Amino acid sequence: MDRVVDIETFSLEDASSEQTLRPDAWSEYIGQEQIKKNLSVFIEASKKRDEALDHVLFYGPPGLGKTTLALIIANEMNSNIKVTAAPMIEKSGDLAAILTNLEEGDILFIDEIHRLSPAVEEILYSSMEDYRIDIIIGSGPAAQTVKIDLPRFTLIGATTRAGMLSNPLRDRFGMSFRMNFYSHDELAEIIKQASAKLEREIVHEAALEIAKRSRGTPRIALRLLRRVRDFAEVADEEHIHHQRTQYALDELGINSHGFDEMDLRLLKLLASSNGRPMGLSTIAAALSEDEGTVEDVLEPYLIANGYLERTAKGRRATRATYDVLNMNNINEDGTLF
Ligand SMILES: Nc1ncnc2c1ncn2[C@@H]1O[C@H](COP(=O)(O)OP(=O)(O)OP(=O)(O)O)[C@@H](O)[C@H]1O
Ligand SMILES: [Mg+2]
Repeated sequence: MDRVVDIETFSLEDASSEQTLRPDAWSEYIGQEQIKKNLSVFIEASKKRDEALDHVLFYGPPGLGKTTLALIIANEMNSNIKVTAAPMIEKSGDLAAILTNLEEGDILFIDEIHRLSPAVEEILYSSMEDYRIDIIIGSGPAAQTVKIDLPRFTLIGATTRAGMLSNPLRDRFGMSFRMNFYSHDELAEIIKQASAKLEREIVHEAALEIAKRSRGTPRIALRLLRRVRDFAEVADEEHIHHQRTQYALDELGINSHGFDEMDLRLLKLLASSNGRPMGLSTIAAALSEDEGTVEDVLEPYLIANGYLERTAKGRRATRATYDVLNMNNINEDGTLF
């Protein structure tokens, strides 16, 4: 069985049930209040002017609702949306084909936009800025540049690795929004809404219990909900109760903080350094992960919750790190005794 709280893997089951559970209107999109507020103003304004919305970038850790937001925007704008991901756009010709098939006001959603090749990115610049692309036809002395005008479209980009975006690309987005982790209350709300859709209601305490173990992430919360629901179903319970939920989560071995294996390895590594800060490259090497993933995917949740501290000299464990690892043999300054 895959780890239920694993943040990066995204199973087929997730994909199909995310279709059914995905909110398609603002009213069902819980949390991220600031983003919602700003976006609805910009959407309203561009609808009034009858113009395409400016290009939008969403960045932040996986599973926080970036794709969902893109779909809601399309819905609100009454626009068609074409969904793709950077690894699927191999050559500049692939992107040109997508762009020339767009119609006025359409939305193009490119996921993992940090993974575009430089040649493809080049085409994207002029299309975002001037709604025009230059295509080279033929080769050698006979090669010709053809300029093609594009309809006014909106590009929505999403990335978990904002640090890997080139500056010219980042600058071409009129709006960019950083996604935040969700509070326990927000997650509980998302869980209750989803269980209503799954036609097996959950009591508030049970929803909160799942929320606490979901690493601030709706995707993890929904995944845990499905597992807990299985337990309730087998036990023939119409509603999902607190006790059944606790039992199910314990059976599944879900850490009470929602940490996954990688989080725990990182925390243990930091805790083992006797209070000395550790460099990003050392951490990445010890975990066999690349630095970007450690920095953009693993660390944000730990930092947001005070389990890891970033200093000029590197990353270090905090009092909370030792507490959560049940290590009590530390001094106030983080050194072990
Ligand atoms: N604010 C929210 N309210 C309700 N449900 C949400 C919210 N955000 C996300 N979800 C649910 O969580 C799931 C994951 O969201 P989504 O696929 O949009 O995340 P993502 O940020 O695009 O992830 P990735 O970086 O992996 O592409 C979806 O099924 C969606 O229904
Ligand atoms: Mg997504």
